[in-house]
Amino acid sequence: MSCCTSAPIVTQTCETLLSKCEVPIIDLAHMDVKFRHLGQPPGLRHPRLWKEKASTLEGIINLMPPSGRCSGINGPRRSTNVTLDIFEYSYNSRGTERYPQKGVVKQVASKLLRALSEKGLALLVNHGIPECKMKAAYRAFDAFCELPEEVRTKYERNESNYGYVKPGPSKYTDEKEARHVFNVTGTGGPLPDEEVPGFKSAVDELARDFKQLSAMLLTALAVGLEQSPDFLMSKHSRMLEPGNESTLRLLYYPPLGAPAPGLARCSAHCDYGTFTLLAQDCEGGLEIQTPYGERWGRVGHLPGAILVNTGDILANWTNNQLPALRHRVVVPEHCGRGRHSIAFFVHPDTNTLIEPLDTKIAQANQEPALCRLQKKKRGVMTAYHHIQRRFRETYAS
Ligand SMILES: O=C(O)CCC(=O)C(=O)O
Ligand SMILES: [Fe+2]
Repeated sequence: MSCCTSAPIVTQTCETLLSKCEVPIIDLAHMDVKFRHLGQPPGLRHPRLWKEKASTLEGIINLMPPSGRCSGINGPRRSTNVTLDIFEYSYNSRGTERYPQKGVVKQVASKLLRALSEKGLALLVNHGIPECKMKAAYRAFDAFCELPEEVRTKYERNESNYGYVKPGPSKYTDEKEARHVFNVTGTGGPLPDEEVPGFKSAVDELARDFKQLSAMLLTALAVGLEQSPDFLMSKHSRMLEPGNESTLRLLYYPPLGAPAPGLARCSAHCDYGTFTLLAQDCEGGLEIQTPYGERWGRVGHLPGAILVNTGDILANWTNNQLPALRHRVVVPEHCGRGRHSIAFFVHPDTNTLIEPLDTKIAQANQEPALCRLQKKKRGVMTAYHHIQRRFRETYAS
């Protein structure tokens, strides 16, 4: 039984999307009934009603920073014009189909491809993972971070990338990164369930849900890339099992006060895998560099939404037509609160060959350009070689 509603609230009163990056919003409501049965906000349960509500959000709308608990974090009150990209779905009158209709998958696929090729990211709503599961994991990790250092050290990150990393020097730059990290990988390892009761169940629940959501997105991506629907899933068959580097990461950034030189929350980088799913609380600070752009833009917080962003491997597969998204987390100017986030890094099985696909991806306002890629047999890497190279670059001291 679910402990709270699964769906994020996307209504006219949802005033917390503060994005200068114009992040596309992708609605997954019709993708999987297993998620939908967990419930949606009243009034959005019926697709026709949802469609009406959605239409009120289409086009340019005014978004105001929230006036409540998070207003101090998100800066002074001002309005921002943001173009929202809202999906429309064919209405299934019986509402009984167990699996999404082909047309729905195709629509999600094309929106996802467009979002990832143009922006490198999208916000997913109605994805089916209840917000209370995120909050349970945030609370469990808070409790872990409050344990004495000698206890936390017992769970330190091992050579398989599993475990706890305390705040310290950045892996990417000369900065000091003020964040606690707990990586859960397929090799398995200890979880602090004795010291923090409920830690394991919070992690297990999220691991299962993130895997399920990833499977749905991999199917949509494969369809968008004009491959068979199971093309990518067959290459990600062992997520969070041995033989696959996918990782569930809990993150806590303690309060810091004002920004200081040489101090970062998370330095600029691209993720290594296929894509990353990211849940975040309302503290803010996440910034992205739009593909081919120099400027850093702030990604706002849409309650309950999960962000998806491209990683290195998807960029390789698509010959950079879906470029890896550079991102960072900065210390917010106006707030000294802590930030919580949860990342699910989706990686292919380690024996997967990473070579460019023959694929065509439609760019905005352009006819789809056929991109026939030369497959270079020499120099083709497996996912295992790719991740090992990236770990060497990142952790070499
Ligand atoms: O905490 C965040 O929001 C981002 C974390 C991140 O980008 C990472 O760990 O790779
Ligand atoms: Fe990242």
